[in-house]
Amino acid sequence: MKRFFGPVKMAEPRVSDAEQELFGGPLRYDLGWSQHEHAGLDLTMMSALRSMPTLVGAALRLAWQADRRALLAVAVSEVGQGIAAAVGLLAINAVMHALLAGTGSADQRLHALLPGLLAAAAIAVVNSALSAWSTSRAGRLEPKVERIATTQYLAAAVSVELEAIDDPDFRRLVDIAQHGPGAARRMIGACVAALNGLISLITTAGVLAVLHPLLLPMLLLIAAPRGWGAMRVAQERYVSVMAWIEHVRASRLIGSLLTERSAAQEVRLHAVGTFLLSRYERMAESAEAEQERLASSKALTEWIASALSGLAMAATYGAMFWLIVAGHMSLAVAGTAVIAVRTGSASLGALVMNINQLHEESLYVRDHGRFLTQAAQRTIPAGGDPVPGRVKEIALDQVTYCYPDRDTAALEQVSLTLPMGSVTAVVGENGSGKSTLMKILSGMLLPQSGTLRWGEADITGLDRSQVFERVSLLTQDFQRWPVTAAMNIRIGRPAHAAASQDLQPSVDYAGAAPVIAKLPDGLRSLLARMFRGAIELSGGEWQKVGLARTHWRSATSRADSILIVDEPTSALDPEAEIEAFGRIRRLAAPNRAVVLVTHRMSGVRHADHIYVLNQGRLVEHGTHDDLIAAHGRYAAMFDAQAAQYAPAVGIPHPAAPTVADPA
Ligand SMILES: Nc1ncnc2c1ncn2[C@@H]1O[C@H](COP(=O)(O)OP(=O)(O)OP(=O)(O)O)[C@@H](O)[C@H]1O
Repeated sequence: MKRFFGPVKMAEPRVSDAEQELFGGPLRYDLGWSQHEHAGLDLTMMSALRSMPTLVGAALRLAWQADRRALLAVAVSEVGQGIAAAVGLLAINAVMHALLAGTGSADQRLHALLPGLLAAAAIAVVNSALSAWSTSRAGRLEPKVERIATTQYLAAAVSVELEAIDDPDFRRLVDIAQHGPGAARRMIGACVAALNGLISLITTAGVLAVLHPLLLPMLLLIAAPRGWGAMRVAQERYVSVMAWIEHVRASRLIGSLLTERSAAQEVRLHAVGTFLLSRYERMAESAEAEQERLASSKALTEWIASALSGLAMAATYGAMFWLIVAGHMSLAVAGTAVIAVRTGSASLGALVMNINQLHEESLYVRDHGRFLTQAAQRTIPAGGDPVPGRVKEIALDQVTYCYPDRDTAALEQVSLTLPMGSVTAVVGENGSGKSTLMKILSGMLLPQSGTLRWGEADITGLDRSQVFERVSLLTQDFQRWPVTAAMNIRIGRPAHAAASQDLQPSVDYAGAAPVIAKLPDGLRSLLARMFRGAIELSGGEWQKVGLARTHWRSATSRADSILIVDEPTSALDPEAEIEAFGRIRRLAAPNRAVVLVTHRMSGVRHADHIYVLNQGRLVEHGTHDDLIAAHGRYAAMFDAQAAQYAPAVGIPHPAAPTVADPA
């Protein structure tokens, strides 16, 4: 008994041996659904009812913003349907009276019930017209609500500081909130259905109370078990989804790895495919067993609910029988009451389910709202002082920066100066802070202490959108947009309209002309392998397109600016690399400071000034000759790379085999 009537418990599912083998235990995701664990377990009728006004209010505000006329139309038609249902019941009551309590011949009685029948038919027509009107207006409203919620979500996501995107807690919220717009859309449907259920319940209850006061509690008694059943099934499903989400995701992860392009070679060559497939099957089988358990439990719960409801129904009919026999109720009223009880119990059952669904969806809508609030607090501030058209230099003074989830600073007390017209190189080992320095220089991250100045102006007082206007960035993992080759270049400054011939100087500059010439439709070719007719470029070819994009961005601005290039040649062959470094150096102009980050020491030797980073601190700086003469870290790095090209003294012998020969 306790199994059915006690609280729904969350049972930790057994970890399959396949999960143990692959992931060392259950695969715990730090995202999404698990956030709702506690709210989900609090899915009781009372908590759902308590939170109802707030959550319905949020959904209605969105709907009001989306299309107030459609919203009003839905409300009017739903209220109209409720009134029509009540009037319909009264018409049926009149028919019953004429039939059962009327006097005269059968012919006369049939004539007497005609007006009631006609009225009931007319009301049914009005009711279905109102229902159709409501469906069409809700159909118009729902996509608009989803669009507005999606636009709010995307607009907030693109306008926050980069620091927020690097913050794991905020990233998690970004992931969770993406379910909000769909949930907001579904909430509108659930709201309409709940409103419909509520109005029809109120009107039916009103009619029943008029017919006989005892019928109202009877109606509640019939509907209560069904409401309990619906709530119980929903709770069990929710708790099961919570408990199993990690496992389902783990098997989905394996499924997607098996079909992903990036894994395709190892899947075949190392026979990873058959290995993972067998693990996938084992994990899927244990999830299927849970589905089966859930279905049996649902069937049993619903059966108990129907049985209890049936008992209540039998008690109601028994009471009505007694009322008729005792002369407290006429046969006609009893006939109407039977119909009203059936309609009312159906409405109440549906209402409980709709409230349940509203509650479930509202969890996601609430996350969406939480995301919008937090994003608003972390948005890049609009406005500020204009960036001076001419600045002699851009300078960092004692800048420190530490990532939100790190204990040690990625940059510490860094000071450097980038004069316009110069090429500055930054070198350092992996993790020394080069990319972080570039994010600070571009204005995407703000120094936590120290200053970044454009001429005399501190960046904190400047209009950030104007700062971004003045920065060109080319990184190793620059975005390969799934759009045409022309757009892939133009997107460097998308607001600037350009025809193909306008882009040609950028293509020529980057040495990308042979790449474009190979494309079936030249600059108009689509560069995205996943679409029909599209082309995939090699890593080196993409880097040339990236360089063309950077040139286009630089060429479309005359004000003083900074060009940041982070490992631009990693995928280029040696000849292309030498050419690319030459091109980057040529981009230094009187109105531009170029900053180059690379591990290729040959590329930095001609820079005007070189800075060496080590564990977030600047440890050396000077020209190539100065730094070689100093015999410090730079000289050691340079010598190590140069040694690779020195003639080989001898080829080392192969190491002893690590796996014993089974023979
Ligand atoms: N988004 C981030 N969140 C937290 N820590 C980060 C983040 N990005 C970098 N770090 C940490 O900051 C330090 C500096 O990283 P950074 O990427 O600036 O080094 P790098 O010199 O560019 O390295 P590489 O040469 O390997 O590209 C590293 O310890 C790194 O782990």
